[in-house]
Amino acid sequence: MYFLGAALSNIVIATRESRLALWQAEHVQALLQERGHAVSLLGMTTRGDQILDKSLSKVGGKGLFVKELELALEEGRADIAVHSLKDVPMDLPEGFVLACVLEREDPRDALVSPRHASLDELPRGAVVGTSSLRRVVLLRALRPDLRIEPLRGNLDTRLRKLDEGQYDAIVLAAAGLKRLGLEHRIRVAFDPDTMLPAAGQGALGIEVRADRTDLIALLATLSHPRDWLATAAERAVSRSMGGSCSMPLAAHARWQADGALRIDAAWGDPEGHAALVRIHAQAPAADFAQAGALGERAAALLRDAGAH
Ligand SMILES: NCc1[nH]cc(CCC(=O)O)c1CC(=O)O
Repeated sequence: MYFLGAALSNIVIATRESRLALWQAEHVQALLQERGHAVSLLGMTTRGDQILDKSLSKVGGKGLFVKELELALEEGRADIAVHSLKDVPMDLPEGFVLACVLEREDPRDALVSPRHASLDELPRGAVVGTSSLRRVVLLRALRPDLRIEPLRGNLDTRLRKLDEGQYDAIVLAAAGLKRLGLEHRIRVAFDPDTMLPAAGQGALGIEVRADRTDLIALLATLSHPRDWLATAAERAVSRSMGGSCSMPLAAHARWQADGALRIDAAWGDPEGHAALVRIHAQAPAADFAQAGALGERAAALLRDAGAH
């Protein structure tokens, strides 16, 4: 076996300790081990994991899941942090970079329900669990009669609350269920045109300190360029809209047969007064500049259509 360059002594991955976070960290560990590197995990609990009783949008949003991991990188206790890209703030703090985006898992939202096979089959007034404002506004547009109730906790907790009968159905990311071997719980994966996914959904991103050029070069070998460009366009929509957990925003980019990148985006009024705004745009996206410009164009179209 040949190794390009010297193998780094031991790469430490900082990770949250939920089953999904550990799966994701172990996935990256395995990819790096295949390339001849020694890799260990440093598990840690983040503020986002501790605050389980409130909606994330009320307590400070996406950054909550990544700050403690960044501190470990800052202090040299760990080398890399593996994140669900969806949870990574659009602009990382000074001194940190996204070193790569891996091949994306299923980006769709999924309906999970013990008794009902699809959204259409839910009875009038059925209770659906989700704490994502994006899912709330999209569900409300599809089925205004449903009672949408907050649902927090890691994947296992959410499924337990469903199985205990607190909800008739819940909506989760298909990617998390598939990674944990829970694909059989999915009743339907929503067509992205019906339930438009969040920017970055299903993708993993690896964060490092900007000065770790050794790691940046090594991690480039794990990246999936097409998924990275597509998610970069999606994240540019959020960045341009000033998106956070408190803004119901969806952005999903797909490569077209002609090689162009098509992006669909939706914005909902958090108060539920304005109608859902939905747009799409398409352009070549051969590099990050073009992908970013496409995302910004999509954001401008959203604003033109009434999003704010
Ligand atoms: N916000 C929590 C979160 N962050 C990433 C995933 C799932 C996996 C992914 O999208 O990569 C989930 C759970 C969910 O939305 O159901």
